[in-house]
Amino acid sequence: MSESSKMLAQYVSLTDIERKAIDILPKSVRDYYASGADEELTLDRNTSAYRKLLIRPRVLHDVKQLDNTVRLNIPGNEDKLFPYPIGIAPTAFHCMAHPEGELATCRAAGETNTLMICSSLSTTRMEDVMKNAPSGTHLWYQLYVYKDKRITENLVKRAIASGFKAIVFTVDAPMMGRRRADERNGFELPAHLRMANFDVETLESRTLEAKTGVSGFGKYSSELMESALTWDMLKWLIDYSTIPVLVKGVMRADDAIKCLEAGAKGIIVSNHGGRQLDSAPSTIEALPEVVNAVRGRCPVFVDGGIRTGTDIFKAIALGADMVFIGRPIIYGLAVSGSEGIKHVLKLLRIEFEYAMRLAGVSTIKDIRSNNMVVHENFYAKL
Ligand SMILES: Cc1cc2nc3c(=O)[nH]c(=O)nc-3n(C[C@H](O)[C@H](O)[C@H](O)COP(=O)(O)O)c2cc1C
Ligand SMILES: CCCCCCC(=O)C(=O)O
Repeated sequence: MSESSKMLAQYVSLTDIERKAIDILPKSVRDYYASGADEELTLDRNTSAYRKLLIRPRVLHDVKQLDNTVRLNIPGNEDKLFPYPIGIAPTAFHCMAHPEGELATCRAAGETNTLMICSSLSTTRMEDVMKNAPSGTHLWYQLYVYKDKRITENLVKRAIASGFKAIVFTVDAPMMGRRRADERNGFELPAHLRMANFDVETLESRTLEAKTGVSGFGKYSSELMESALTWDMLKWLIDYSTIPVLVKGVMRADDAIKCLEAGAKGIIVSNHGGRQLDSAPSTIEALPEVVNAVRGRCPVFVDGGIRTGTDIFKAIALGADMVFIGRPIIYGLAVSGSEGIKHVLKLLRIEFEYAMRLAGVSTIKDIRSNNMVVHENFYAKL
């Protein structure tokens, strides 16, 4: 057993890893990663809503052999089989958590055959992420739209040329939500880091000047990023991109239908980890209405507040094709680079298998088709 495996073995849950990461990261960095918007009502709800859902176990089913695999069918891509319905959500600035940053994350993704979405705001150039990813790593590129259309077009062109398999258009951020800790801390990127998808000398490559009460990143987003995100823009992107476009940040049935009508090839139910509109519902509450509206016409994914294998089980039971994990990946990275992320994924996979066996299901299809998950009110007796 390597030293790093021995060290990681002491962390038996994602909470353990989070505690350790919070312990070792500088304050303004951990606050940036951990915060939600405003009063953090949605941030809290993303996790607390899972606690109100109960799994109804079945008995006397053979669960010796499990099939946790999921086959993603995104028109425009070849079908792709993943060993678990667990992917890595796009998050900014991985080099703040660990010197190897996104290179470590894509290595962990490739070595575990996990789908990874790379953020526009990565601290490693997208071409380098792609070049260094183990062969066969399945990567999607997350897009933020800039006021200067040439910048956006350039990002899309480079993502396609680099070999990303899809563009994920984030639509829940016409402006950055207010994260109070970032304002108090005057958050900005540490001096040695850059938003590496932009040339060093450009304004886009650095957060703007911060001070107590003003987040340099808040300033960056309001000055440089597009706030007029529209359905026409989605249609433009779908037309412009030669690879499939998915939409991230959908929380309502009517919006999901419009995404389909515009030609989106997948929908990610997300409230940005509670970092945008505070008082938005949790994503697991929003998931069923989106799934019902989509009716299997494209894959539906969900992220936000997923911290255990039973959370994953619940999301799958309520219709998600796959879940994405945000903060816990960054915490694994902070604790032990690529190995730390693999440990996070391993814990989730083990817990998911426990949930399946103990609930009496052996396939993903079984999770979906047996009324396995109910709200706790199901058991409320007057
Ligand atoms: C530190 C941090 C940075 C993020 N950066 C991005 C980003 O660059 N693009 C994006 O679409 N979403 C971003 N997100 C949102 C995540 O993709 C995802 O929706 C969210 O983290 C899921 O919630 P979870 O952290 O509870 O798993 C970010 C989230 C966090 C916590
Ligand atoms: C206009 C939105 C900017 C947010 C960028 C990074 C991010 O997604 C996050 O911090 O959350």
